[in-house]
Amino acid sequence: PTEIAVRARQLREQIEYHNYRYYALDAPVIPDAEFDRLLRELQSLETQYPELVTLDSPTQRVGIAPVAAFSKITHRVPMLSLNNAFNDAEIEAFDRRCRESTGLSQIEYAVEPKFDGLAITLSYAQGRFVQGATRGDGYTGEDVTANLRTIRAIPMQLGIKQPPALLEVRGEVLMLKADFAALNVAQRERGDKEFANPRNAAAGSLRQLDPRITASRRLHFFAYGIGAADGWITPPTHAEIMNQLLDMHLPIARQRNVVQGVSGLLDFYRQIGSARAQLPYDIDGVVYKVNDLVLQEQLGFVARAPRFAIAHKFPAQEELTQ
Ligand SMILES: NC(=O)n1nc(-c2ccco2)nc1N
Repeated sequence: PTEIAVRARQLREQIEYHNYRYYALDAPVIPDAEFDRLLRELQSLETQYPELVTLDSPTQRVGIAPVAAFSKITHRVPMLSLNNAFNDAEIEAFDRRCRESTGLSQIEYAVEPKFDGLAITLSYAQGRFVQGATRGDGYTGEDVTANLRTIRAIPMQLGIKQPPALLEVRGEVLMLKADFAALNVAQRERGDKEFANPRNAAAGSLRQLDPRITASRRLHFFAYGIGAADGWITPPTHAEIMNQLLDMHLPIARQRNVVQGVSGLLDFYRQIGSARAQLPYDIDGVVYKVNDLVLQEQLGFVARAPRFAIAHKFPAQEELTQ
C-alpha cells in the first residue's frame, strides 16, 4: 500500500541523513539507539513487503552474496598517483616550478592531509551510487561496488536536489586507528592473523569477495577529488570542489585549508605534523594542490603524475613497539 511505501522512503532518507550527520559532519543529532530503531522499522517493513527492498536501501549495508572474482573496470579518467617530496627544498622547487610555468609571482594552494588508505573511485548516476572500483594500476581497477555499499560513510544518494547526470568521486577508504586496534584484538581472539597496519586492514577488508565480511569491518571513507563529470558545473577551485562534495554528503578531511605560497605550505606541513598522533586515522603526509583549476590545466601532468600537485611525506612512523 502507498502509505507503507511512503513510510519506507521516508525512513531510507532519514537513515541516510543520519549517516551524513555521523560520518561526514561528525555531529549526530540522534542517539545510536534511535538510529537503530529507524533501521529496525525499515527492516520490518521490507520483510513484510519485500517489493520495497532497493539495492541501495540502508538495510542492504550488511552485504549481499559473494562473487567468484572481481570484474575489471577501466577508469574514464585515470587515477594517477602523486609525486612525493621528502624535504623543504623539494617543496620550494615544486613551488618555483609552479610559479615559473604559470608566470605568477605567488601561487594559491589547497592543502589537505594525505590519508594512508586505499584509493577508490565512486560513480554516481543521477545522484545514485551505481559503481565503485579500486585504483588498480591507475587505468584499470577492480569492481568492488557491493563491498563499497556496506561502508556507511559512503552515501547511496548524493544529498543535493539537482544531481549531475554522472559524477565520479575519488577518495580513500581507510580504517580508523581505534577500529584497527579493536579488529586485531578480535582477530587474535579468533585465532586469525592480525593486520600489520590500518592500511593493510582496509585493503584486506575491501578486497573481500564476500561483502558480508567487508560489512563486518568498520571502514571509513574520505573524498578528495573528482574524476569524470557530466552535467556538472565544475567550480573554479579545488577548495570549492571540496565544499560541494561535503554538500553532497560525502565526508572530506576536516583539516584542510587554502594557503599562499611556499611559506603557507610549510606552515601547514608543520601544523599537521604536530597534530598527527592525535588524528583518528593514519596519514603519511600532506597534499598540496594548486587551487585554481585553470592553472592546474596549464600545469598538466608530467609522465603520469600531475605537475600541479605533490605529496609532502612525513618520515616513516617507527613501528609501534608492543
Ligand atoms: N591519499 C590522499 O589523501 N590524497 N590523494 C590525493 C590525490 C591523488 C591524486 C590526486 O589527488 N589527494 C589526497 N588528499
